[in-house]
Amino acid sequence: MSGDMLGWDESVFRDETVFDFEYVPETFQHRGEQMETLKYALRPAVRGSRPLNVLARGPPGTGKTTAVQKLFDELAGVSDVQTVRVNCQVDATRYSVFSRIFEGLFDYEPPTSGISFKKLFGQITERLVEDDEVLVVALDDVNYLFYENEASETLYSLLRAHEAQSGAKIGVIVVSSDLDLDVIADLDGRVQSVFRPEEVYFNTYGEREIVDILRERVERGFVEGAVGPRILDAVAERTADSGGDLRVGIDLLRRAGLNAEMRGSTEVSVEDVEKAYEKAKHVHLSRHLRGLSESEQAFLRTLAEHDGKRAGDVYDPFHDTTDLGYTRYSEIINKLDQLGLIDAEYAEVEGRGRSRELSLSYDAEAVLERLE
Ligand SMILES: Nc1ncnc2c1ncn2[C@@H]1O[C@H](COP(=O)(O)OP(=O)(O)OP(=O)(O)O)[C@@H](O)[C@H]1O
Repeated sequence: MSGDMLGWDESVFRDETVFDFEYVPETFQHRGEQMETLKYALRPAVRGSRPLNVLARGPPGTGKTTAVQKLFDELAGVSDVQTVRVNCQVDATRYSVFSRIFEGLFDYEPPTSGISFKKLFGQITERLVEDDEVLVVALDDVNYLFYENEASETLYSLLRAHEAQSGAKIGVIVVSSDLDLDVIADLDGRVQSVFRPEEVYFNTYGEREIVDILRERVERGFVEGAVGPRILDAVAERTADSGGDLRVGIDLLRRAGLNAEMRGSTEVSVEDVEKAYEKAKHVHLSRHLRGLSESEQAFLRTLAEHDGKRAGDVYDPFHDTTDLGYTRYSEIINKLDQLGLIDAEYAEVEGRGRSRELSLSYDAEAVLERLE
């Protein structure tokens, strides 16, 4: 076998798992300030008091979830502090958020049938008081609670827990990646009056920062010599150009590595990166689609065939496949518009007033391919 060709039992990867999005990186560069503020807010919990609430905002892939994960890992060693991270893309109602909290505290799921919210809530707060524990809840991707109109109720219950059950100490970290959403302004007045969070902003990483961060993945993930500095720069440049979501860079590295292997080469080339970019640039799309319900997916499939048409005209084929009514249809449009998956622009229609024109924000083929 020649020097730069891979043998059957060889790989460019040393450890491919470092390219999983769930992988928690060993070091967390360029987030010192954000971590300081978060620690400051949570410090009271370590002393047995109610922590300060936090609102963490920033575009996708800027380390918000990782920051929470790192903090919670540190708090795991502290007695009498419980932490629960809720992914609101998956648990988008008050009831399911509290089910997840219940599961975090008791290590088993609450009974699925017949238990009222009040009871669920009562069991959680009683447990905290009995064991004299402080609870920190992170509502990750809280924007999904807003899309489902569940944000105010959920936060209200969490923030007023100490009134319902004296001695219950709960702090909340609210994480949003939807920059168009004004989290505080969009809450009910009664929630606003009790929610005065510390604010932390996660700015987009610049190209040099991306290089620093990805260098560690390259060192851990690839065998020596497989990815040189020129390749790392090319990956960082594309990541920055596509908006700075670090997931694009991580996915790009993994796919470029697979492309090199496909060629049987021991070294990743710029062409491997370019080819990989066609797929990696769609990580947002894949991530959003994964969290959608059947009917939301059905809507996207319908729209892919009727791109650019008016809401009234897309409704009929949508109704034919799903049997859903216009109210639900409008809700779906609003949510997908907020998620940035579609554009719903109001336009004047002669003789019919204003109507919304619907179009996909991504290439229809890329959407359909990922919905399969
Ligand atoms: N400073 C960093 N050092 C190392 N890895 C990082 C850093 N920031 C982010 N990452 C990695 O980038 C990926 C995305 O980060 P993370 O999930 O924390 O972003 P996020 O801001 O929560 O995104 P979203 O808002 O879309 O949920 C993860 O795989 C994470 O490990």
